[in-house]
Formats: sequence, structure tokens, C-alpha cells
Amino acid sequence: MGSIEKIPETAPDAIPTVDISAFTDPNASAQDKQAVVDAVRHACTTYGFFYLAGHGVSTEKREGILNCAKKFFELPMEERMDVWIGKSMGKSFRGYEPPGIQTHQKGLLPDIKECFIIGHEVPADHPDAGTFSTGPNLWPKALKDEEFRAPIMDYQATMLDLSKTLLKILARGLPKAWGHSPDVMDQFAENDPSMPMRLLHYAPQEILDERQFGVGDHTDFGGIAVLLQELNTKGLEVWYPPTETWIAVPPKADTYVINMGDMMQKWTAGYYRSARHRVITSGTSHRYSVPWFLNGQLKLRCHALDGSGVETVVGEHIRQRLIATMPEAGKALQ
Ligand SMILES: O=C(O)CCC(=O)C(=O)O
Ligand SMILES: [Fe+2]
Repeated sequence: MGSIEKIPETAPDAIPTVDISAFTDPNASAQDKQAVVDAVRHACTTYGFFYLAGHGVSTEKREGILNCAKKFFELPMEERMDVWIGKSMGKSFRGYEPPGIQTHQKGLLPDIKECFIIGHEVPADHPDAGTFSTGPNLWPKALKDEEFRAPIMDYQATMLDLSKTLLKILARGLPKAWGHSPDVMDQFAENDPSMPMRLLHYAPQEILDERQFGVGDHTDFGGIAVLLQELNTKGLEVWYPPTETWIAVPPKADTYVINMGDMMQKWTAGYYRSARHRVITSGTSHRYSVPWFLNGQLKLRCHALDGSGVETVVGEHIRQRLIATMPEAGKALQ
């Protein structure tokens, strides 16, 4: 018998699309539900990225949240700075982050994105208010409650529900040999988890520089990211290690882009991949996107699910990752 020659790997044109509707459909067969689990497992162990279809979030809600992003970034700089992140309570890290704050890799210029960060609403008189990622949200005075705050908080609740479903799918996809219950991941999203949502705007760049990105090469810090991209824009790319090339992840109608973060990778002992990704800048067009991150219950001590004994405190992990990417603004989180 001759030896089997390894066929050279070529990067796929696109990351997979998984329709999860059978998982939540009470009338779907056990086989169909298992097919969802298998497809998500394949995507998250191979790429750490997939397009999510059959998520049940209405078009109105998705268009509505992108409109919130546009409304915010159309405000004059003075009004954006009125809700500047430096004004948020303690280490709560809410509000407006101007362009040029975050740098992900040595040698790159700081990201050109600007963002408005909203998290779980924790009143100022709560004993934990002002601790890392915990506290009251900031709201711009110029935007009415019903056109900005209300749809954002409604969207946040919808995303939390969706992420709970994803945790159930991911838990069922873990290696059987680890012997976990199908609900082992539920705790991650219980008891007011940290769930920052970022309204993002990438302004066109007149001068393009190869060290300049919308968001530089990075991995996300938390558990699961649920990303909504505006249709007809481009720029997002994911790194594919087998071929060491970048794969474009253009917006696809009616889908979200889901990716795993570092906390998920640590918790699952590397089983689910936290994939490197980046956003290329455009010389001509604006780009809006809304990533929502399930960072997880901050006080939770995650024990690696393979039984290796590695323990990670969720909030500490996230805080350190943020500090590492923000030379100046990160000082406030020390
Ligand atoms: O805007 C995007 O499409 C992706 C943004 C991103 O990767 C991030 O905020 O972590
Ligand atoms: Fe990201």
C-alpha cells in the first residue's frame, strides 16, 4: 500500500451558514435538532465563526438597531462627548469611545472605529455599581427615549435570549467523553451577565495606510459575539489557520455572524475556537455594525470543561484583555 498523500488545503470561499430554527421548534424531530448541534459544533471547532440563520429576530428589530447607530454617530461631536466613556461611573465602561483608542497588535495604528457602548443596566445605588463593566448606561440628551434607549434595551433583551439558546446548542456539542449535562453552559448567562453591545461606525479613510484598520487583527474577549453588519458594506475578515489566509465575511441577508471569544475557548479547553478577525477600512464608504457580546457572569469561576482544572474568573479575564488593548483608556480600569 502506498502512503496517502496529503491534499493541499485551500481556504473555503466562505464560512458556513447554520439555520438553528429546528432547535427551537417544538415540532422538529430529535434528528433535526441534533443536526443543528452538529453543524454548530463543526463551525465552532473548525472556524470559530458562522453565519446564523433561523434566529427568529425580526427585520424591524435589526434595521432599528442599525438606525440607532446612525442616529448616534450623526450627533455633533460635542453631544457624543457629553456621554464620553470617561464620564461613566467608576470602571463601568459605558458610553462613547472616540476613534483611535484601541490598538490590538504592535506595529498597527489604533483602530479607526468609534463606538457607543451599552451594557446591562445597573442602577447607581447598586452595591456593585462602578465595579468593572457594571453600572448605569449613559444616554445622549439629544435622542428621545423611544427612538434610542427603548429600542436598544429591547434589542439587548432579545440578544440575551438568543445567546441562551446558543449556549444550549454549544453545550450539547461538547465531547461526550467530558460527561456534562446539556445545560452545563446556562450559568454563563444567568444572574445579570456582562453583555456589552457596541454601536460601531467606521468613517471612510482618505489616506489609506497598511497599518490602519477599522478594527485590527484581534480575538474577542468573552463567550459569544452576535454581530449584525449593515448590508452592502464590506470589510470583515476571519483568519483561517490551515491555509494561513484571511476569509471575507461579507454581510448576508437575514443572518448574524456568530463567533466564539477567548473566554469560550478557555472554558472549553480550546475545543471551540476564538478566531482572529479584523475589519479593513474603506477609502470611500461608511460602515455601521452592531456587535453584542455575551461576556458572561463576571463573578463566575469557569472551570475548564475538559476537567484539566484550569480556572478562570470571567470578569478578571475580560478586564485584563481590555486593559491590554487600551494603553491610555485602560488605565481607568486598573
Ligand atoms: O464591525 C464588525 O464587523 C466587527 C467588529 C469587531 O470585530 C469587534 O467589535 O470586536
Ligand atoms: Fe471582534
